[in-house]
Amino acid sequence: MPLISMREMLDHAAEHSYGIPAFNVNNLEQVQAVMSAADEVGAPVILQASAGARKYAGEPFIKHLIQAAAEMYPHIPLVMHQDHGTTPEVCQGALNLGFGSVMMDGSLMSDGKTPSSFDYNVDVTQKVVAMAHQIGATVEGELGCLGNLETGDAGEEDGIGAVGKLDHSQMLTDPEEAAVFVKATQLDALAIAIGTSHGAYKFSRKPTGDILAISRVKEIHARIPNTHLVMHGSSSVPQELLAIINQYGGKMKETYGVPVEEIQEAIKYGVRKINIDTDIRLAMTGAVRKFLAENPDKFDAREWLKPAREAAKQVCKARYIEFGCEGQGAKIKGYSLDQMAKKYAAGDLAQLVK
Ligand SMILES: O=C(CO)COP(=O)(O)O
Ligand SMILES: O=C[C@H](O)COP(=O)(O)O
Ligand SMILES: [Zn+2]
Ligand SMILES: [Zn+2]
Repeated sequence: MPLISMREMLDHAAEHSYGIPAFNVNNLEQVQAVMSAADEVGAPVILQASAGARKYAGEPFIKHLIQAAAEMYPHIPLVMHQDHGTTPEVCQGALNLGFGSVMMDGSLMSDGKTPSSFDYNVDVTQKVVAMAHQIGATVEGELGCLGNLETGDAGEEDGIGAVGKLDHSQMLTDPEEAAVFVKATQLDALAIAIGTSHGAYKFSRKPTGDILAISRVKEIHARIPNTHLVMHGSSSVPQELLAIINQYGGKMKETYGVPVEEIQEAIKYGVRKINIDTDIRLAMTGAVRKFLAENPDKFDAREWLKPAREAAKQVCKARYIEFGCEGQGAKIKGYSLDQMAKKYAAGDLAQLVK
């Protein structure tokens, strides 16, 4: 199957009440890990490339690694998504490269750091929707800034995110604003702020409703029932992965991620795309540390990349199963982007706002 539209994939997930993990990839081993996990459980796949990934690997490498995945696993529906585009120009560049889905992160200005106004966000998102839907590609937008509700710290890890302190109203997506935003932009998927943040240091304790507002998901979904909700910063930061890293010389501080059971709850209320990067980083780092500590004489990179790839695969497989993706891949038709463009033009994919 050629690369497909994310809208089609998320529509399928909504129809059958499951969620799809979107994994960030930067290199060959991460792409292989996600694909082999999906193959084992029959899951559909979203591979996403951040600005950092495109800088690290180079755009042609990212593009061809994902296209190679489609060639090697022709039976798996696969979406190539651009994560956190900072301007319409960046999104246009990704569409030109063949990405079937782009995120226009208009919750921040083009520096990727300064919180933007609502009107700015509507304007840039509308521009991207116009250019993407014309060619059948999907658009994810974002309303609200990711940040830590415990401290008010904006999420600045991983090179993208606001800097400094934010107030709670900036860090929690407002359901009324979400309705106005969706009506005005007609985007396909909306990333919401509910207390999650990028990276390993999300919460100082296992999160409860005051610092991880899953109840917001329900309120937002009630207003925009067919807009697919996206959770960023949704790594679970498993304690056992932190323990492996620290056992073999690492120095990770105490930290907690987004519990899988909270994500499962959110999936019941319209979350369809769950972004995961950090858990793969933790799994690979622990496996490499362990292998090299136990095999100090080894120097062939393939030997330590293999356990790293295997550890990443186990994380991906677990999330596919936990989010309900098992066996769903084969049921997705896989429309061409041209077919999707016709559906947008005919108004078949318009958003419902209550
Ligand atoms: O949201 C993400 C990428 O857009 C990744 O989140 P994590 O850092 O929690 O894995
Ligand atoms: O958007 C956040 C992802 O975790 C990507 O991070 P990155 O920019 O370091 O690749
Ligand atoms: Zn953002
Ligand atoms: Zn993100």
